[in-house]
Amino acid sequence: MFEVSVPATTGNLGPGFDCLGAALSLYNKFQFAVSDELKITASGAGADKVAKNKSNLVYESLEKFYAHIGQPKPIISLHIDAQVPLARGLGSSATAIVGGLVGANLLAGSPLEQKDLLQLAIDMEGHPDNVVPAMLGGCYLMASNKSGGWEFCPINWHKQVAIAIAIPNFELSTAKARQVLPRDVPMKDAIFNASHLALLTHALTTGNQDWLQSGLQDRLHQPYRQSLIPGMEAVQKAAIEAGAYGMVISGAGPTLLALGSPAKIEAVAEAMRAAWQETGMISTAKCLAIAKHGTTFTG
Ligand SMILES: Nc1ncnc2c1ncn2[C@@H]1O[C@H](COP(=O)(O)OP(=O)(O)O)[C@@H](O)[C@H]1O
Ligand SMILES: N[C@@H](CCOP(=O)(O)O)C(=O)O
Repeated sequence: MFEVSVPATTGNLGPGFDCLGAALSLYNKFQFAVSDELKITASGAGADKVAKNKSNLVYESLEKFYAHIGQPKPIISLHIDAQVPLARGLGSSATAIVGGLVGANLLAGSPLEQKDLLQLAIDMEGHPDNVVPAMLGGCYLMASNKSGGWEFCPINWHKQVAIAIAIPNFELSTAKARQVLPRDVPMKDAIFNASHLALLTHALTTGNQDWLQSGLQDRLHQPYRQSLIPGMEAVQKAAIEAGAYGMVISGAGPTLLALGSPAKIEAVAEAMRAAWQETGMISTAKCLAIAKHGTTFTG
């Protein structure tokens, strides 16, 4: 039996649409064993939402892995402890893809290296900003290289940059939140994001507050997604008033994520929850740390 633990992730962090993401201290666990019949069970907060048949994304990832190595797939029993809420912008699908690929590799005797698993995971998810930090831990900037692969650039997250999230009680699938995005953007918005993403990477590593305040701004995806997240403006205002450097949509939403000093971050989280409640939306607020270790396994 193998148990694979995969952290939640936050993609984009504002201007880093589809290329910047960080692993968070909230984990899904996947237990794999060879079995006489396919059995998928689940526990945890997301248990009811997880598919218990072959359409389960963890199982689909295992199938993808065995097709890739050209071997017949084993019959398995899979138990999922689903602590990362589904379809909230916290990378639950990335945990399923990474968990499925890493579990399949262990069952097969580890024929693939981590870089091959990363490439398979990126191909399945379609963008690297969740699956890469989910696998490696920490914060990463990804850029395609000249050989059709990827550069994985670690961003050394400064200890004075703390994280608050507010998870509302409604789901928003990433697919739906990508449908509202335009196919083309104005050149001035592309320049805006290029400059702010570069600034943000330096802000995150230095903890420079002015750079964090400016660098968290985005014009490529959040303006188009805001209408899918009722109350976002009020939550953002409350987070800033409570001392946050800035607030962004976590991944494709609807979770909202603020960065602030460790001294103020609990007040920021509570202000976000209260502001949403004033608009009639129930949410759960948490302060999370960066998950340094990414995917781990035992067995
Ligand atoms: N723990 C899990 N086990 C199996 N499948 C999962 C799990 N978590 C998420 N998924 C799959 O991923 C989908 C959600 O993906 P997505 O819309 O990208 O949301 P998120 O922002 O949470 O990644 C779910 O509908 C489900 O198909
Ligand atoms: N870059 C993606 C990130 C999606 O993250 P998720 O946690 O919502 O799956 C996007 O913004 O679409």
